[in-house]
Amino acid sequence: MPHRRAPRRRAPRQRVRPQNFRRRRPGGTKRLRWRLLGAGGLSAGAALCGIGLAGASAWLIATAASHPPVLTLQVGIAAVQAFGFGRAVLRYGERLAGHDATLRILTELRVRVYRGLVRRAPAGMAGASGGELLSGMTADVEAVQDVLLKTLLPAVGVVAACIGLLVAEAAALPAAALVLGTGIGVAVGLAPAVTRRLARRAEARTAQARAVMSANVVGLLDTLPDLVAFGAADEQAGRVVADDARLTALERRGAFGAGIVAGLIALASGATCAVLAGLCAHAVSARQVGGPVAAALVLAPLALFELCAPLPDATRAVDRGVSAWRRLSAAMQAQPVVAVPDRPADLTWTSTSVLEFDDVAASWPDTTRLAVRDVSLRLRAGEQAVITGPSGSGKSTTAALAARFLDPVHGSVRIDGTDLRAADPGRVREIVTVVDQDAHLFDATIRENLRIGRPDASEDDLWDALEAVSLGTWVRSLPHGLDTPVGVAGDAVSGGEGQRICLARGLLSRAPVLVLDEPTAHLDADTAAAVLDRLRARLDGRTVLWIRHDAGEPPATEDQKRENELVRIA
Ligand SMILES: Nc1ncnc2c1ncn2[C@@H]1O[C@H](COP(=O)(O)OP(=O)(O)OP(=O)(O)O)[C@@H](O)[C@H]1O
Repeated sequence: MPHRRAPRRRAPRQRVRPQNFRRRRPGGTKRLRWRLLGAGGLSAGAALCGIGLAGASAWLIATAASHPPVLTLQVGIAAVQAFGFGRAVLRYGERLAGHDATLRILTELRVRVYRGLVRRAPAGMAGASGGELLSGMTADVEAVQDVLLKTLLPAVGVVAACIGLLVAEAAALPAAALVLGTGIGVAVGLAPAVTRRLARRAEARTAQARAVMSANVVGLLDTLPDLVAFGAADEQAGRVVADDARLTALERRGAFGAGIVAGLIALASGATCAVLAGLCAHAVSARQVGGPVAAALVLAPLALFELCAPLPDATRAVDRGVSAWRRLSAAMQAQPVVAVPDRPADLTWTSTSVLEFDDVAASWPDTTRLAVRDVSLRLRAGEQAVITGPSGSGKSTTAALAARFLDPVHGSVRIDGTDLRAADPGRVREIVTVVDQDAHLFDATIRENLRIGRPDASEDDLWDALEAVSLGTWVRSLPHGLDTPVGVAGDAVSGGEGQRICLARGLLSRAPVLVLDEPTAHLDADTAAAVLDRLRARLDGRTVLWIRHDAGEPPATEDQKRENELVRIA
């Protein structure tokens, strides 16, 4: 039925902030920084104790060889005990504080990435499947965790140990500090640089191969029943085996490089200690240092080189972490599909309210093609209307516009004259609820799935909604009734049952405007007719936008019925 269009109003210009943005408490970041600094301090303390332990032990053994009075040895024994005990306690503290800080950081990171993804809903991340997103995100967060736990904190310890030992050696014998400095240069500077050079390209290719394999494994598991049905499972499994072989070859190449570098560090360690031994022997004979001190100067560096052993792996972890961080940042900074105005307009729905589409055209993010255009309709409170059109003409897009999952590129969607772009999307969705034709069932019970629509729904409310979609008898016949699990994505119920559970969930919602997108798409003709009959009775007097392929059957009582035929997209 034609209607007069209201004059188009421009949406007020406002500063916008991304959807779901919450200002973070400034204290949170500060506290995390202190926790991380504390863990770094403990790591440095533990490393210094390790060096002290090696030096004190060498001094003690060398001193004991000359059979001095026991009291002389007591100093060394006390030092060994103190360093040994200190290293154990500080290392434990570092693990505790480091994991605590890292896990808190990762929690924050996951929440931010999740918020970034939510901002894209329902358009999703361009081109990425759920499997790719899941495996990519999990691996990327783990890579960032490795940088913090396996690289940053141990690196702080290595730096502290290097400085501490260099100062001690310089104080006892400056030439020894020079030799040690050269050894450290090779182990801490050269070896990681060589690792990076050898592994950088391989690392990027390995990360890509790992992501492809994870996505293919998730895809294989997701689609296994279909693949088995079409006899294509072996071919797809063969693809995963090929991915695995490629990944193994790349990993082996990376491990080969890491092995060479580990050998380089062992060489630097041995050579440094050998040169130090010669230098110290000469210094002892020249009476520049005593024998026990010389022993400590030669043996303490061994503890330092031991700390350097994981450096090549740490360097690779940094490269992995940097590229993972770039991907996570892209997800966190994902542009919102719709923006929240800084001062959202006050939106209410009353018994005289009107939802209007005024010459609306819209396209989905990352596409230029108009998904829908020339849509105009008026839906008054208590009225019902039907939107019809062929597949792909933009019916579901129109539903997304009504709930502000998407904003128009032309025209406007308004409630009582207020452009929805000026309103908070969350508030719009409190007024307009969309029951999608392929709505998601969570891996939970029927009761839990229904209560998503109304968390405080009573037992009677749940049965009432189930009766309205002709599911009451079926649920009562189940051994566990409302507590029956529906399986992952509704695997344990039929498509039609799943769709009706989602429909019942929509009926439970307190939103005054209901958009029902193909509510009987998965039902046979008889069941569809029965469900529509009950729905019509149940929704009499409510504001409903019906979306149907065909406009054949009236959605409600005749006096409420109006039809808005969608213009076909060229
Ligand atoms: N999330 C999305 N991202 C990009 N394009 C989309 C998205 N959803 C829909 N489209 C595109 O928008 C156009 C309209 O799709 P829409 O789902 O609104 O049509 P429809 O009339 O509901 O179709 P059907 O009756 O088959 O459900 C189609 O060309 C579709 O490919």
